[in-house]
Amino acid sequence: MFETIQGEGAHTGIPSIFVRLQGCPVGCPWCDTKHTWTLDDALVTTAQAVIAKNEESEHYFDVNENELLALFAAQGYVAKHVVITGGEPCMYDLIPLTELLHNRGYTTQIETSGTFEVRCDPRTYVTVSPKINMKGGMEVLVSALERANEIKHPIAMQKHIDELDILLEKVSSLDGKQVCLQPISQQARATELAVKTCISRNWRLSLQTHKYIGIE
Ligand SMILES: C[S@@+](CC[C@H](N)C(=O)[O-])C[C@H]1O[C@@H](n2cnc3c(N)ncnc32)[C@H](O)[C@@H]1O
Ligand SMILES: Nc1nc2[nH]cc(C(=O)O)c2c(=O)[nH]1
Ligand code: SF4
Ligand SMILES: [Mg+2]
Repeated sequence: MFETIQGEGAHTGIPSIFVRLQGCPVGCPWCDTKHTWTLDDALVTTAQAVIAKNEESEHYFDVNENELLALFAAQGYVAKHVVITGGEPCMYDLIPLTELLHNRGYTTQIETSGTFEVRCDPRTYVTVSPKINMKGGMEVLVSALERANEIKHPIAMQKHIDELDILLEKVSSLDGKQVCLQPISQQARATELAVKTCISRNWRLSLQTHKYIGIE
């Protein structure tokens, strides 16, 4: 849990509270949050211990939605946008948390791979970053793509764009959905390909802006 600026997608620039949920079975080889993959009771610690740490760690804490809101207040967070990410947040039923946050005046966003059913408040902005043919053998669900407000695809080569094209054919309509390409790991060739393709398709470029300026 931390407060920073949303660095990716159409909401780039918005001050946000990030909640990073533990556990992910998808297995992207280039994942920049591998410390969130393992769910193991032996890794559970206190919220205070996790918040006090500055470096990435596999340790995590277990709280309910009311306790999480109390932690936001205790930390003195002022952002009113909450990004729920992971790990794979849609392994969990996010309806109670997103409903509570909206009822308390926050806006919410979920960052998901689309491999689990998206269970959240209808007001939540859902970013699906499809993961195709990854090691964990998970499939992207059409229901997740249908729910998406934004489809933000990580790419490094033309093959990844071709795979996205096949996936987008399964979506009933792209009206009102933002399609973004996000270069994997700031690679120069990936960025060049993303720029070229975004211009030719009228899609959005999503850079991981937080990495360029060295913030969380
Ligand atoms: C770490 S994931 C967590 C949420 C969810 N599991 C997912 O994949 O959407 C958050 C975002 O970071 C992106 N991402 C992860 N590693 C990346 C990398 N090396 N380069 C670019 N984007 C990356 C994912 O595609 C996703 O959009
Ligand atoms: N600043 C910042 N913006 C982000 N947008 C999505 C992120 C994620 O890891 O889900 C992320 C992140 O880790 N940091
Ligand atoms: S789905 Fe998301 S958290 Fe899971 S391995 Fe891929 S990028 Fe990482
Ligand atoms: Mg990140």
